[in-house]
Amino acid sequence: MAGTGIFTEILDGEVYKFYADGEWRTSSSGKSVAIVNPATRKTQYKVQACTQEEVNKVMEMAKSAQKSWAKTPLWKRAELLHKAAAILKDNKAPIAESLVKEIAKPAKDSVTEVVRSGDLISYCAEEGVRILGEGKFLLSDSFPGNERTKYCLTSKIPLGVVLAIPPFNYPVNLAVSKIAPALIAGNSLVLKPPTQGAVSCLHMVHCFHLAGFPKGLISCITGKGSEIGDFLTMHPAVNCISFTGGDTGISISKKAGMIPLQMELGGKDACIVLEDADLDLVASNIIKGGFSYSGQRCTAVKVVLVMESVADELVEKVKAKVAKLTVGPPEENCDITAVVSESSANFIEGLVMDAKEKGATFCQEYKREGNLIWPLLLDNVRPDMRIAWEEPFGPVLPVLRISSVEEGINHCNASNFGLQGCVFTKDINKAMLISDAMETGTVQINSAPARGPDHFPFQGLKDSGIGSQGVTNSINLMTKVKTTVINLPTPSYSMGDGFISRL
Ligand SMILES: NC(=O)C1=CN([C@@H]2O[C@H](COP(=O)(O)OP(=O)(O)OC[C@H]3O[C@@H](n4cnc5c(N)ncnc54)[C@H](OP(=O)(O)O)[C@@H]3O)[C@@H](O)[C@H]2O)C=CC1
Ligand SMILES: O=C(O)[C@H](O)COP(=O)(O)O
Repeated sequence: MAGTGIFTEILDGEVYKFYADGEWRTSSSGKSVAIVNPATRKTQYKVQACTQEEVNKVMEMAKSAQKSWAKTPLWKRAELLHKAAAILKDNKAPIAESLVKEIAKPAKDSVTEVVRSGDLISYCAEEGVRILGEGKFLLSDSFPGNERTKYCLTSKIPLGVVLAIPPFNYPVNLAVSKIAPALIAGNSLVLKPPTQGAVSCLHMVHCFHLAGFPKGLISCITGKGSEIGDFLTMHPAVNCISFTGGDTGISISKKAGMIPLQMELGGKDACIVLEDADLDLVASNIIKGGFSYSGQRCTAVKVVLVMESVADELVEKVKAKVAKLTVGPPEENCDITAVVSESSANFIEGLVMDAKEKGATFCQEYKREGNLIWPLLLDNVRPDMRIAWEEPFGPVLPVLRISSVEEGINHCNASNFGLQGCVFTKDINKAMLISDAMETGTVQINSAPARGPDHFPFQGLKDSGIGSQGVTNSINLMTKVKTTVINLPTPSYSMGDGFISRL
């Protein structure tokens, strides 16, 4: 159970502690932040509301711990990460339980998130050992006008303190996707977990604590992003911000100083369906892509752009599958569970009502109880409806009928987002041309968008983000290049003659 067994020390009465200097602590603010269970709408957990002074102390410790961590052998950093991964996987049950309670993720998917996170940490340790153990050696005479008198040695060095801010929908996985690359690359790490998802993150951080990482290297500051977010992101000690979330990321990028930023923001992933597509395959992918975790994935299919000639048949197939989705508590592994908050449910409802007023076809009756919204397919959506452009982050999927592939590509490219997209066709040549034409970070051919597997590059264009994720890209982003140039008095050629005469 969450907060028991090896996790007892992270709890102080009914409030979870924050993590600083290798210890679990109670904030001097004396205040806590409530985490509301999305399904019951009752307070499930409480976390510390950390103060600015506590942030300052954590940053100081992070700066100093990083200096010795950078000198810790790479293999040893990897060994500790493997240990943390094993502890995390051994303790998947209580962590998954808190995911179920604070973000209403179905129980089975919650376990999958924890296991996937352990695998990500281990992969990152292995990849780090490989890519950080290598540097480059350049010779000057490859550039015009130079003789071979300069030997250039490059290696990747840490940035310093990395600030990690994940979102509610994958609090554990999107936290470790920032923590593991930062640590293997020799950085220290300050985590600000999402409020919904903070308790799962605190359990995950305890696994790193138990693995034996040095004091101060990892910290976890809890509190509302709206209250301590700016103080954290504009803190002078921060050398890199890795953020996943919504529009907040755009304002952070405007306020942050001259430091590397990794921003993974929203998306409006389009699914373009051509006339020759396998419609059964498309229908299953629309269900998986549009409705898993109730559509609360940045990579969810958020708009279907289908050729008019196959639209009726596709809509019927998707409708039949929507009817089979189960709706209810996450504990019972229902396909559709409560969305994360009342404000999110209200926002989704606003998009649905706008579509209703403007004449969209409702394939199911709109139904909502509290934060639980029944899956809804909206057909005959037109570009003047908000749902054609905005991301509901909920179980509501619009279908726009198109009369040409160009119309589909134009709709996709007119979006301010550019995360992923997908195209269904049996013609690989056409698929490649469409992929090239779509202004998104990734295009999936004949499958729904997805971030995983976690070592694949993952990036958004336009308002969907900057920088690229995925294990290798994250490690690279969290390092900088250091160069040392050896200058020789005379040109030197290996195996060349004339050495003795030049001495
Ligand atoms: N591209 C991607 O990989 C992903 C994108 N998303 C996008 O994220 C959104 C939903 O996630 P959600 O968690 O609600 O996103 P938010 O942007 O609301 O929150 C993300 C994180 O930022 C924190 N935060 C809030 N305000 C500030 C601030 N001023 N400064 C610093 N941090 C702050 C939040 O903390 P707190 O919870 O305390 O407010 C949370 O930890 C959707 O738009 C979705 O598309 C989601 C997942 C993945
Ligand atoms: O936050 C998200 O929505 C994730 O990055 C999506 O991950 P997934 O495509 O692997 O579910």
